[in-house]
Amino acid sequence: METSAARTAQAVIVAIDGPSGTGKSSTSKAVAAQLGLSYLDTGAQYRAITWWMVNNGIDISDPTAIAAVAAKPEIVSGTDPSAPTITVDGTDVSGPIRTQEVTSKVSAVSAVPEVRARITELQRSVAAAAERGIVVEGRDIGTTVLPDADLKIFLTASPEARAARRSGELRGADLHTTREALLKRDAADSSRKTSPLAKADDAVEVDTSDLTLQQVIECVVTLVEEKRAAK
Ligand SMILES: Nc1ncnc2c1ncn2[C@@H]1O[C@H](COP(=O)(O)OP(=O)(O)O)[C@@H](O)[C@H]1O
Ligand SMILES: Nc1ccn([C@@H]2O[C@H](COP(=O)(O)OP(=O)(O)O)[C@@H](O)[C@H]2O)c(=O)n1
Repeated sequence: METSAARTAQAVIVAIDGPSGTGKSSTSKAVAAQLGLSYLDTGAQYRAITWWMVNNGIDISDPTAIAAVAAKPEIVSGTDPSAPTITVDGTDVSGPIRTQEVTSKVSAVSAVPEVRARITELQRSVAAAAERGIVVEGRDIGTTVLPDADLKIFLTASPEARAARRSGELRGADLHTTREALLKRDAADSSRKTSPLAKADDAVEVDTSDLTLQQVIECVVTLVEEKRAAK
């Protein structure tokens, strides 16, 4: 991928992928803040386009209908790790994109190739504009969006650990139901034809099941610093 002329020599591109609840967002934000990098939550972008589809009455079960309007919403992500933002056509959607309805529909929308092409282009332009470098988190960053990233991390954790973390966030939502919903979304995201959730061959895999968030952050910060030093 081309490097932006605006980027400094020390700029570093970090791709963090993995399934839901492995700690991608918390880790990426903290690492970016600690190292003075930008931050991009690509899941929020897929959630935002899904929110727009739902809001505009698009039939989510019809990939052709989704593809036909995929270019319509204007999605803008703010990349400050201490205050990330996301808007659709100028409206702040950071709250509405986290509803159960959006969560249950996002895998169907994100599987449509026209949606992925559009959002991938957006992600690459955000990464290219990040002068000091960026931490980009998602499902296909290391494999498809930024295959030349300086560092690729693939976070994993047991379904039990992930469900416990998520149900904690949802104020004690039933553990079994949360676990089943997580596994269903993982299966959909991993089995789609276009850029499925997958570990890049050159990604470092970190199992976070028995690590604290602080330990995961320290591990990734060390790996980024090693890459920077070797540049
Ligand atoms: N290593 C960890 N140990 C315990 N809780 C964690 C850990 N990593 C993340 N969490 C918590 O789990 C929840 C999901 O983390 P998040 O970063 O949103 O995961 P993801 O972005 O992969 O879905 C958050 O409440 C977060 O604070
Ligand atoms: N790079 C990405 C990021 C997310 N997604 C899709 O967006 C959904 C929501 O991602 P997310 O990161 O917000 O999900 P959580 O792990 O935070 O629950 C995923 O389940 C995928 O369907 C994707 O297809 N590709």
